[in-house]
Amino acid sequence: MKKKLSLLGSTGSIGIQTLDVIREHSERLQLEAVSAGENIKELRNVIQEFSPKLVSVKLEQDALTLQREFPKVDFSYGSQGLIDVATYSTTDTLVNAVLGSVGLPATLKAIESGKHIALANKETLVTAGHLVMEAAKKHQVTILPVDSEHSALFQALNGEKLEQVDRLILTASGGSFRDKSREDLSNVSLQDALNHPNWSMGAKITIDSATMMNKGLEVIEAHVLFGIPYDQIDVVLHRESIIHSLVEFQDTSVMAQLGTPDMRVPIQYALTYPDRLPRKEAKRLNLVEIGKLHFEEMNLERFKALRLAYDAGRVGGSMTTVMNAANESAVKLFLQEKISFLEIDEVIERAMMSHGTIAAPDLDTILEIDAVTRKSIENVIN
Ligand SMILES: NC(=O)C1=CN([C@@H]2O[C@H](COP(=O)(O)OP(=O)(O)OC[C@H]3O[C@@H](n4cnc5c(N)ncnc54)[C@H](OP(=O)(O)O)[C@@H]3O)[C@@H](O)[C@H]2O)C=CC1
Ligand SMILES: CC(=O)[C@@H](O)[C@H](O)COP(=O)(O)O
Ligand SMILES: [Mn+2]
Repeated sequence: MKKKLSLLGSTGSIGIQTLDVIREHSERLQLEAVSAGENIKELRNVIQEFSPKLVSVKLEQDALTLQREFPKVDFSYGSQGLIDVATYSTTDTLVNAVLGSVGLPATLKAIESGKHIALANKETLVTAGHLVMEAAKKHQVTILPVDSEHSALFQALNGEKLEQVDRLILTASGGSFRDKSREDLSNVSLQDALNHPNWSMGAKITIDSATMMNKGLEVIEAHVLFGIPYDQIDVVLHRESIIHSLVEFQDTSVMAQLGTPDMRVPIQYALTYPDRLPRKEAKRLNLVEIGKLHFEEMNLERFKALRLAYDAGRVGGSMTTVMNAANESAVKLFLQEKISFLEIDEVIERAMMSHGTIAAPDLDTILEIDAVTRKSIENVIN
């Protein structure tokens, strides 16, 4: 029987690669419901090729326009639209590839309606990891990581006992500015920041990678998913992005997952787990061709955003909500060329310093803190 899927963020980098996987394994996977933001041109192609029964967009006007073009499809919009897609009655799994904490309510509703989750949307786990994991436990659904490092950790932990883990080691490419000193960063351009050395990704995560906040989000994501304390989660700079992450056990054995940098591998694994299906035309890893792999210690003064994320994770509660919201706002302002690259860290640090942490915030509190944090940053800058 085919696995029936909902997909949030079908027009983005992960969304498009998820559609590649569905296309390649259409004997196993079927798309039932999809969402997009504002890229209606790309969405039209998705509707024509995959014939989803329900489609959601960000704006009501776009839903009305598309409804006229596709009268047999149901349309929805806005935040309720994301929930409608995530909880669509005939699906068993939600692929969450939307960008940012806007994906949180839909993830929680999907879990409450018994959907398994293939999760790329790491901001959801950073902003409210405790709510997502508690709900998943209560409703007995699995959260399968799509993020390449967490897919690697999940595979390295397969069949192992978590209490016998000594360390999780996340690898970081170093991003667009890995060979620059902090002083060199004062005048870098948006265009240079968007030039990732190894991965082709959406704009926001590419900037996160350059600031190293992406790895900070991933440290918190790893803590939430696997329950390993922050003192046992390390990051190592690995410029080739061939080793996607590693687990060191108490007997000193280290398990790693390797592969060419191609997100369709972890996406497919999350959608067909525990099977490993063949992939047509995929580039295989050739270690002889690569020759050497490099590893460097991570400098938390140079990559300040990573230190801020460890700080936020250790404080816990609503502090990670604030850090995530401040980062989303700061990156948005940098993408609009309203602040400089180094101001991204400053904005996040200021937001964290002025926040009084709430230990175990509920959903309404998280949504309010997220909104207030964004508003206070965007009001000051705009
Ligand atoms: N790209 C990658 O390789 C990786 C990404 N991730 C994570 O996956 C997630 C998606 O990243 P990526 O694919 O790069 O991002 P993109 O920016 O490429 O895509 C984001 C998607 O979300 C949609 N979207 C954005 N805002 C809204 C909104 N307010 N309402 C509804 N839809 C919205 C966009 O719609 P539209 O374009 O139509 O406006 C688009 O479909 C992020 O959490 C990222 O950290 C994790 C690992 C790797
Ligand atoms: C592909 C993926 O999972 C990204 O999150 C990737 O990790 C970004 O690369 P770096 O953050 O290591 O630069
Ligand atoms: Mn990653």
